[in-house]
Formats: sequence, structure tokens, C-alpha cells
Amino acid sequence: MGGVDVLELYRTTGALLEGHFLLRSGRHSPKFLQSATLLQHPLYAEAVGQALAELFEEPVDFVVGPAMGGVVLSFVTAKALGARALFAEKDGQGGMRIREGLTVHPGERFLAVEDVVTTGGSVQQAIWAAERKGGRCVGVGAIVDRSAGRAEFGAPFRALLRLDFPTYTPESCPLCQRGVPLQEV
Ligand SMILES: O=P(O)(O)OC[C@H]1O[C@H](OP(=O)(O)OP(=O)(O)O)[C@H](O)[C@@H]1O
Ligand SMILES: O=C(O)c1cc(=O)[nH]c(=O)[nH]1
Ligand SMILES: [Mg+2]
Repeated sequence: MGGVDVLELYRTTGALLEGHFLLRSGRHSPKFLQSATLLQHPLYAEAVGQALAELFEEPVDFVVGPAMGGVVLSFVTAKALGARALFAEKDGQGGMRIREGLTVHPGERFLAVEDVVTTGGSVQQAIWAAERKGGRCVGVGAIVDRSAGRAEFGAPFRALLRLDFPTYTPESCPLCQRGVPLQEV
């Protein structure tokens, strides 16, 4: 990424947490990337958006990301691409919908962006939300892919950094077995 070390950015901003965390998917992990802590710095956010934009060559009409993490990221990536910045929000029923007032024109091409992909479930929901409005996904970009190669979206998936952080089901979590308190972040 243009001379910028993403892992170093997470580290120096205090966004790389160690402990025992409950993930969106319900899995547990000793590591957590708190992207809001990194993205609160506009210059770092812009650098990340520029780097994500550079991973893709296909022209796009808009970028979409799942709230909350995907909102700032959609904005900075869209700015770098000269595209519109949309976002999807949780619909309260386990899915996502495109934010009211944001229009997708039938056939528009979009890039989906995500801060951290663990299972890929969240960004997949945002992709489906944009597709239901008539958009066509041409790529998926993430700051960090911690899916261990398991995330697939039917469009090219590229990340600035791949990390091999373990995750566990609650039943098989060694941190639970040691009685380490679980943090919901
Ligand atoms: O790949 P997955 O298994 O879906 O997990 C990763 C998702 O979890 C986090 O979002 P979360 O909804 O926890 O919080 P946010 O509202 O801060 O984005 C992160 O921002 C990703 O969207
Ligand atoms: O899987 C998650 O929910 C998750 C992992 C991570 O490292 N960071 C984050 O914001 N969410
Ligand atoms: Mg998120």
C-alpha cells in the first residue's frame, strides 16, 4: 500500500487489541482490530482509501460498505475513485439495507468495501442489499482479510493485509476454558 504499513497503522493508533473478544459472527478471538480507532485519523483514512482504490482497475459508479465500519471506508475509497459513496445499515433482522435516500440505478457497477473480513457475512449482506437495488458488484476490497482464505463473494476479493488470527467457536475457545473474561467491543 503506497509505502504505508497497515499493520503498523493499527498498532500505532492503538487499534490492535489483545484479550478475549466476541466477534460479529459469534466466534471468539484473542485479537481484535478496532478499525474506528485507526479511521478516526482523516489522513490515515484517506491513505487507506487511496490504497484500496488502487487494488481495482475496473471503473465503478459507487462504493458501498456495511455500517458502521464501512461508512468512512466507503467515503474515502469513493473519493479516491471519483465515485459515489453509499452504505448499508443493519435492518434489525440480521440483514442489511441500503440507507434510505441513497439511490442505486439499475446496472450500476459497484465496489464493496469492508474494514475487517472475518467470515465475510457483513460485507456479503451489503453486497446483496446493493444488488437488490439493481447494482452489479465488480469487486470486494478490505483493509484486513482475517478469513484464512475462506471468504468468497463471486467477485474479485482483495485486501491490503491478510492476517492469520485464530477464531474459535464458544464451545472450543481456550480463553473461555481458562476463564478469561469475554469482551464485547
Ligand atoms: O466478516 P464478519 O464475520 O461479518 O465480521 C466482520 C465485521 O464485524 C465488524 O462489524 P460490526 O458489525 O461488528 O461492527 P461495526 O458496526 O463497527 O462495523 C467489522 O466491521 C466487519 O463489518
Ligand atoms: O469478526 C469481527 O467481528 C471483527 C474482527 C476484528 O478483528 N475487528 C472487527 O471490527 N470485527
Ligand atoms: Mg462492520
